[in-house]
Amino acid sequence: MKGICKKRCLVDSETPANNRTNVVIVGGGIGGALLAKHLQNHAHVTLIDPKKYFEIAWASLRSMVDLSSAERSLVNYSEFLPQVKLITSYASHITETEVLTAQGDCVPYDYLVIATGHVYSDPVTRSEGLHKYQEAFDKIKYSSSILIIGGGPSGVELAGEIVSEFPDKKITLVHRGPRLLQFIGPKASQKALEWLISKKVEVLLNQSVDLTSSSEGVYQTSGGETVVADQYFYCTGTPSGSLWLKETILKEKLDTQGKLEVDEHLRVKGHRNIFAVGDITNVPELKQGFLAMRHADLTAKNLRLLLRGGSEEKMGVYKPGGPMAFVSLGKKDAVAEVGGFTMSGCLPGLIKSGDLFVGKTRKTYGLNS
Ligand SMILES: Cc1cc2nc3c(=O)[nH]c(=O)nc-3n(C[C@H](O)[C@H](O)[C@H](O)COP(=O)(O)OP(=O)(O)OC[C@H]3O[C@@H](n4cnc5c(N)ncnc54)[C@H](O)[C@@H]3O)c2cc1C
Repeated sequence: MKGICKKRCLVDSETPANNRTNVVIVGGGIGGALLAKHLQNHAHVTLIDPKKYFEIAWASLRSMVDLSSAERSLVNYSEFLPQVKLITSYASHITETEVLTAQGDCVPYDYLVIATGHVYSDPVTRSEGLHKYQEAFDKIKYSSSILIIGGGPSGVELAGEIVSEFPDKKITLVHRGPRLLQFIGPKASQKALEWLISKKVEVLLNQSVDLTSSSEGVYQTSGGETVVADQYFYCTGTPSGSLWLKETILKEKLDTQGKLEVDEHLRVKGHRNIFAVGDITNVPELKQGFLAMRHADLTAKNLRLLLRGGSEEKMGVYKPGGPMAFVSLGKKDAVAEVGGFTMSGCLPGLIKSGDLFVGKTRKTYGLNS
């Protein structure tokens, strides 16, 4: 397998702590970046990600209408991971001993953690990331009508952010499915729909938009409706970060949904030194960032045990999280489903929508809130 490496292998003399065990984390999102923080003083940690910065994913829609949110939710890795070796590239291959990157590095590991929940088409640097939000902000500010395609959490939250910040815009939300927010129950969908309608958002269900047959701000839906909009936003979900694993030794461990099969310790089944955290795992629970953080906490504890030479039998066990989801509706309201109960309005809004947990999340990553 070493023959695959076109560029160079990183050798011990290039690493700052060559007397320590190599832990390689692939993916610096919610789970991977927190794990790197927890482990940076316990092993020689390498983090591989195509971006040079961490982003609090659930603040991204707020960042499109409020640039101060982008300033707080995009953070250079170097700010909170000073001991971590950062490699800015996609990982492309895994052997029994190394990770290979798209730019040609091969990075040896003793322990490997896969945390590639999703692939973002984000820019590489933080300043490019901020520029992307400035562009989205301008697009919204200087248009009078906006089409949002997709009625999952991203589409609904974006509609909520825009009507709250720019109540004069005409917004149309087109969703392919029979109800909004299909990842949670029908009551929550209905509450979100009622809230959007109360803010004069036009919601078209059971329809899709074919962008190729649309022109000059006139869009045809599959239901035969015509939507006129100055701008559109495509909110149909972020691609899964599992595609690259199909070319690796882990390909047999991907289930039909493209999730990695893990055991109760979040170890990839059949591999004693490969773990997985976050949305990439097949843990039976909603795919949520706060759960990816719990995965990172447990994996850090287990890896610290193994790094100290502790027994595998003493590793902690992960218990899947119960159903809990909050979808913000602007800065004051939200709809939430907790343990089968649905709440909507300003009470769940008080919990999530004001700050979107950004201050709390920053603290968790060792940043001032
Ligand atoms: C609109 C919206 C609102 C949300 N609200 C909430 C909320 O209120 N609360 C909550 O808990 N969760 C929320 N979530 C869900 C949450 O964002 C995800 O569950 C969380 O980001 C998953 O974390 P992760 O670490 O598994 O993956 P991600 O955060 O997706 O990170 C994956 C990382 O892997 C990198 N990567 C991908 N492929 C490769 C590769 N081949 N090589 C190297 N790196 C790679 C990516 O660049 C990225 O940095 C929300 C999501 C959305 C879209």
